Amino acid sequence: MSEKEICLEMRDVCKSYRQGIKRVEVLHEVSLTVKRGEFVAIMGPSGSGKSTLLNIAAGIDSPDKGSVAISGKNVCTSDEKLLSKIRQHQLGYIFQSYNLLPMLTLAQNVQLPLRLRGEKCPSDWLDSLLERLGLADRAGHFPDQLSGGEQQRAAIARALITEPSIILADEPSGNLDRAAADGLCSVLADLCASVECAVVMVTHEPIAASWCDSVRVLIDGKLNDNVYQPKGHDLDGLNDFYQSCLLSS
Ligand SMILES: Nc1ncnc2c1ncn2[C@@H]1O[C@H](COP(=O)(O)OP(=O)(O)OP(=O)(O)O)[C@@H](O)[C@H]1O
Repeated sequence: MSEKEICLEMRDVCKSYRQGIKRVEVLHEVSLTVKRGEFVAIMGPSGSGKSTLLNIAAGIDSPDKGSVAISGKNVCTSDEKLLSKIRQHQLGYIFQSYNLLPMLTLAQNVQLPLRLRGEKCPSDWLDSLLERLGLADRAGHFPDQLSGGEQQRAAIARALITEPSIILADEPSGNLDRAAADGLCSVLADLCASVECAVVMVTHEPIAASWCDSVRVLIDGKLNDNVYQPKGHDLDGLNDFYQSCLLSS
């Protein structure tokens, strides 16, 4: 079998922010490699740098040191034009707040990334995506007519419409109840397996992380070397792993 394509490669990424009179290091020599079709969870205490890691992976923020490549293209050294091409073609981003535009229908929101790059969305692709996400009968509804879970799945469809090689998701199940969070994670796991899209998901919730192929823990800006591979939503095993990472930091 051929070696899977590397979608995201972060090497020795450091990032600090000025906070008042001091500079605080938020990420310290973080290295992470994610291959096509992998579903990776990043857990960690509040303030440990998880969102910063995702923002740097997406090229929204830049590292002080180290490198970040999406599908082999270095996002740190790319000019704005290439960076926006990488974002539009290779990358999908799911925010905790769904960021759907209230004046557009679900279908119009989902198609927006293609429209913004001047392309029409093939209707069979839109239909199959909405069908796969259980949204086929909601296409003409506006965001305020949708449940939280439906809005979140619409945000996933919008991230997928461009067929990215990787999706970065920041606490995507944070506003959902247990059943909706399970539904969302099962959709992401299915996408990884069926279309070989990679997903990196930041989450506080063990139940969400238990859907992933592997779990990493970020503590005080350092990515723990240990990797946990959840089996059958074993929350006790996952909690033990998380606690042992905290203790060893
Ligand atoms: N633009 C910024 N300027 C200054 N400090 C920042 C900036 N962005 C993040 N920070 C600080 O960096 C640290 C890490 O923030 P980050 O949002 O990455 O953590 P997190 O692990 O995602 O937290 P949470 O789980 O609470 O969302 C925090 O102390 C935060 O205050």
